[in-house]
Amino acid sequence: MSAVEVSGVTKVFNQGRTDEVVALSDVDLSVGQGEFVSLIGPSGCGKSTLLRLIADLIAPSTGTVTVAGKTAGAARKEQAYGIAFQQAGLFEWRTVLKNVELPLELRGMSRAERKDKASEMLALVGLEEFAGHYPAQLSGGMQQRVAIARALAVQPPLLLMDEPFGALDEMTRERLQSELLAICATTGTSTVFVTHSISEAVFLSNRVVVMSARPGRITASIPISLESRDEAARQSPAYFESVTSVRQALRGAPLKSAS
Ligand SMILES: Nc1ncnc2c1ncn2[C@@H]1O[C@H](COP(=O)(O)OP(=O)(O)OP(=O)(O)O)[C@@H](O)[C@H]1O
Repeated sequence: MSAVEVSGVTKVFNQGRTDEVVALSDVDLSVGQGEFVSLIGPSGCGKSTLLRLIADLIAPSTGTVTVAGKTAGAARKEQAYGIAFQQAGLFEWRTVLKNVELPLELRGMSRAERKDKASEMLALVGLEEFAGHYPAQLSGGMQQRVAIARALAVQPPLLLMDEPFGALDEMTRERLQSELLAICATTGTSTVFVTHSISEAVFLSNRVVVMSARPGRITASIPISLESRDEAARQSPAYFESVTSVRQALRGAPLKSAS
């Protein structure tokens, strides 16, 4: 069963009004179990809209979305996915530990159990020493790691991420990319990841889905096969070939892999 199945989805905002926007048109997307898929495309092509549809934060105008075989709404109620956005979105008045505990609290988990689980998640992102700190005492990269720990706390089979590293410096970003891959490999989590960065998409993904603007459509789906996902991979010929393929697809050039 697919982790995510988007079929024939169209999303029209402000339908029938003068400011009507067709944000997505006839989108089909299937994400396999444990697969890491990045969405890339020009500003306004509907990447965030597609992610929000999968998360059931908005409803499609036509078409269907299922997450692990359930409707997107049922999946949201069961916390079948974790979400992380560009802004870490932490609660300033809660400690780091209490932030990570929040989704577990909402699940009704006992105090002791959720403390253990949240501590385990903080260890996974290398922040166990900062459990008692408040978000304002952490750097942007550390806050983003807390947000990832929180998204993973309920051990969702699916992670939805919208430019989670967009506001970070290059070095921090690369470190977090590696951490994220390690976490996904350990937990077997499937991921849908929105980014503007071709290199980030190629390094992280099993597949890069390229979208075009007005109306947002999927124009290419490029499988990425790197031998490893370590620092050496960023210098490998396969990596540079994939970067070129994605760049050409973004420019609308014919694709070798699509022929
Ligand atoms: N709530 C809304 N109401 C009206 N229009 C919207 C709404 N949300 C998004 N849109 C429009 O839908 C289109 C797609 O927006 P979306 O944010 O999904 O694009 P994006 O690819 O994520 O862009 P970016 O890369 O700039 O973040 C845009 O034209 C946007 O203005």
